[in-house]
Amino acid sequence: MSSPSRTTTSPTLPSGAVGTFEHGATTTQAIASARGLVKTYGKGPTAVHALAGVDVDFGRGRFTAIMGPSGSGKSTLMHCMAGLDSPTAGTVVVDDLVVSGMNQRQLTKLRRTRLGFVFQSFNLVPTLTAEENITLPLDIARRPVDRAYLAKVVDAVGLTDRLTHRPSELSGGQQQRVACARALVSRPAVVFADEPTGNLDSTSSREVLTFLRESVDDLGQSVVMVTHDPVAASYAHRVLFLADGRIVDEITDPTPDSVLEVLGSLTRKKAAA
Ligand SMILES: Nc1ncnc2c1ncn2[C@@H]1O[C@H](COP(=O)(O)OP(=O)(O)OP(=O)(O)O)[C@@H](O)[C@H]1O
Repeated sequence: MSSPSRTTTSPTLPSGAVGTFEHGATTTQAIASARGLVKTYGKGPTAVHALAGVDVDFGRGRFTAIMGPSGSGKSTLMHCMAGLDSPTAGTVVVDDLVVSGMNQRQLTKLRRTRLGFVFQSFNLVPTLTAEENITLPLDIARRPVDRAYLAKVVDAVGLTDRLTHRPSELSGGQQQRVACARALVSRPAVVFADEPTGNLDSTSSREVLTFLRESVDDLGQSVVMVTHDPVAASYAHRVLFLADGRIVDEITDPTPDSVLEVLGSLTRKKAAA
């Protein structure tokens, strides 16, 4: 087992700046950053501090996984980064745009034009074919389909001979690959994936994770993925660990064992607290 290599996020950048962080010998520009991110649900004694001051940079052209115990704030962090939820305090910058503070119309435009999403439930339209599902975001945004790029993405997800099938005629893994292709076909600045393999068997999970990793390595995509699964996290370049609404650790070039090691130490710390 290789020991995890650790890097440190840079919390000292001025609020609103897009950060850089060290990755091995190189410095990577961030595609998405947060500074002083706070999200509090409710008020007074029953308030829940889902994010308690997060400073983070997600690398451009990197695959980053977010892990942590249930309730540690993973989904809240992803939702605040992707403009699906508004932070109580702090700054979010995605693709050089300050997301925190955008109004609903601006957020909708941001999500449509710059972001891709993959969820645990595949969220395909049952009456549309695989190809129509894949091109739906472009059709809604009235943007032309780049047929050459569509063919490249469809080939990468291995769906070339399934394009005329409807979701009910596809396996769960194939449906999630359609969802991945749909997230990628508009060449978004970032793909946010929330438990993308949560409903899949191990073979289908492997296919989807391999594709997400290849989308980064071969197509230059940036991917941020929330997962509970150490094997899924090992497909990422970097894993961030959240506990009680804070980033408490991270590893680069993870293996399932190195991820489990950090998760185990977090659980032991929690039990001892
Ligand atoms: N809409 C909401 N209203 C009130 N509390 C919320 C809301 N959404 C999340 N929370 C609380 O915020 C905290 C963080 O939730 P979040 O869903 O981000 O955690 P998570 O790490 O993604 O959890 P899980 O792994 O179980 O999905 C939890 O204590 C949760 O109960």
